[in-house]
Amino acid sequence: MTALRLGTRRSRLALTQSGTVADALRALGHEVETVEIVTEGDRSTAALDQIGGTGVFASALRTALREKQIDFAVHSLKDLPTAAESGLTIAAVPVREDVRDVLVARDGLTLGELPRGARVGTGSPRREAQLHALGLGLDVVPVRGNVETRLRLVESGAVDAVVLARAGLLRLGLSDAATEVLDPIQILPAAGQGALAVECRADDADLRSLLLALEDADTRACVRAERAVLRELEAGCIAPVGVLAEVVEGFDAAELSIRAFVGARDGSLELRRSLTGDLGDPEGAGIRLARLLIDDGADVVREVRPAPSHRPSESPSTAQTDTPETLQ
Ligand SMILES: NCc1[nH]cc(CCC(=O)O)c1CC(=O)O
Repeated sequence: MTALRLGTRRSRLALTQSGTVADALRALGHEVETVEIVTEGDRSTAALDQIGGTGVFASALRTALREKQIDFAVHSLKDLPTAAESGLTIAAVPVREDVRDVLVARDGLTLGELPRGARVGTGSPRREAQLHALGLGLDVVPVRGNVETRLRLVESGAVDAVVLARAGLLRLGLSDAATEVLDPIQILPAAGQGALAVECRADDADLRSLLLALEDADTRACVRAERAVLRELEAGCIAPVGVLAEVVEGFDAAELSIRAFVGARDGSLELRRSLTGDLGDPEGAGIRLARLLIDDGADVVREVRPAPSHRPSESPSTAQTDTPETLQ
């Protein structure tokens, strides 16, 4: 049997994540070979919104998939755009790692202990908006680079703190660097945070059924709901939107509980909504939540440029941005 070729970005986080997936497949008796692919998101130090925003990390892997240089790819789900990729499919969503953000601050400080005016580094509009919304008088400064680079900014004193995904730190064995785990009530994570997407060509039926062994149904339902919120808001994965879906026990069946935040980067807008929905219809629950937020004024986060003031479902001119999701 020829080895399955697994495409991965070459950052230490990406290599660790794809290594975990490769090991799980090997444990099932499959032969896996990893192929490193350089993406523009790795090459460039420009702010994410200047190098094409959504999807910069995924596009080189997807090209390699289409050109059959690799058989499947592992992505951080939160870095994947919500639009479907024709010819490709998310064959598996493995069980999710911790969804929360953490603070890594100098001198072991927590958010509440940082003085007003403390410099908190993040390149994420979602984190920036929610940090400002906390009303602690923090000075949010833009930073970029991989997890290790951002940790060094705290060590060197360039910033007082950074906010990172706990999942990334855990996967790198660096979770001790965190000085506080941020409760979702303070900072809601990005859609898909902590989850991986295992993607392959849609017509590769044998590989698809093999990869299904990695699937976690609850994680899939949660990320489907979270991404439906983003898609209905037309927000893109770098918008100031936090959203978290969780499977909870309802009266007679498990349900989806979803909470979302939509804000402005400077903290001048802060919208929050939550609801519970049917676990069997994650998109429906996500869309309902997004519509509540839109009624509250969340259309300010729309990514589409010629923005009419009504909803996409009523606007044929934006219909092409509404390609349905591959995550079903
Ligand atoms: N945006 C970059 C990115 N993509 C995935 C992770 C961490 C792992 C995850 O959230 O799944 C990170 C780093 C971070 O946000 O701190």
